Amino acid sequence: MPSKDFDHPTNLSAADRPQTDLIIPATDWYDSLAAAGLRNPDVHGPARHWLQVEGSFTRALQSQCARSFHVEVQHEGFAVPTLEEARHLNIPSRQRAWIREVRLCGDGTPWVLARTVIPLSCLAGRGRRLRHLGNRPLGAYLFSSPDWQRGPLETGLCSRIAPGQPEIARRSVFRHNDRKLLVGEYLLPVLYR
Ligand SMILES: C=C(O[C@@H]1C=C(C(=O)O)C=C[C@H]1O)C(=O)O
Repeated sequence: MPSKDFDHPTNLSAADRPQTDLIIPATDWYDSLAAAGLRNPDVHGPARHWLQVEGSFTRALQSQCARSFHVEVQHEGFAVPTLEEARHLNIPSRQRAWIREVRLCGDGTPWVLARTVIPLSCLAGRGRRLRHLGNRPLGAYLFSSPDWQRGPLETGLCSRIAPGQPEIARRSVFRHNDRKLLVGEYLLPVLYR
């Protein structure tokens, strides 16, 4: 059974956003690409390469750019994660976390939306920097330190798909001792079609 995060997104309702905004959609998460592929064979198409990138996703996107790569923060601050996210991270269900939603843009075009849930336990000590990333990619922080290890990649199938909005996603937990944060990356069709 996939895990569903249907109460997602928690921070801004669709009505609060401009029509042209790119929205992180509710997503069903599968333990593997193969499991998601039984539901939607599109994951085995051109998106597959991106779903399987193992190292820094930022680096992989940068290598596809002809000119430039940049990160645009859409929303960042303390908020309550979805129930499904809280369970996934083993944190109390109403505990706020630092939630960062960004667009990863190649050559000026949004290619990927990302949502990162950073529990309070990650924000102490050197982790204070996680609240002040701004337009610097999170990947630069996570992959510059051998302390952070990525867990298995899950594959996500997004629901209520609209033209130009994400249909397929990936996510993983990064761990540093008992600290865990959750990074979801939602591929925009323009990246792989
Ligand atoms: C986790 C990574 O960081 C990337 C950058 C993000 C950000 O700046 O918020 C979010 C997700 C990413 O794909 C990565 O590069 O692999």
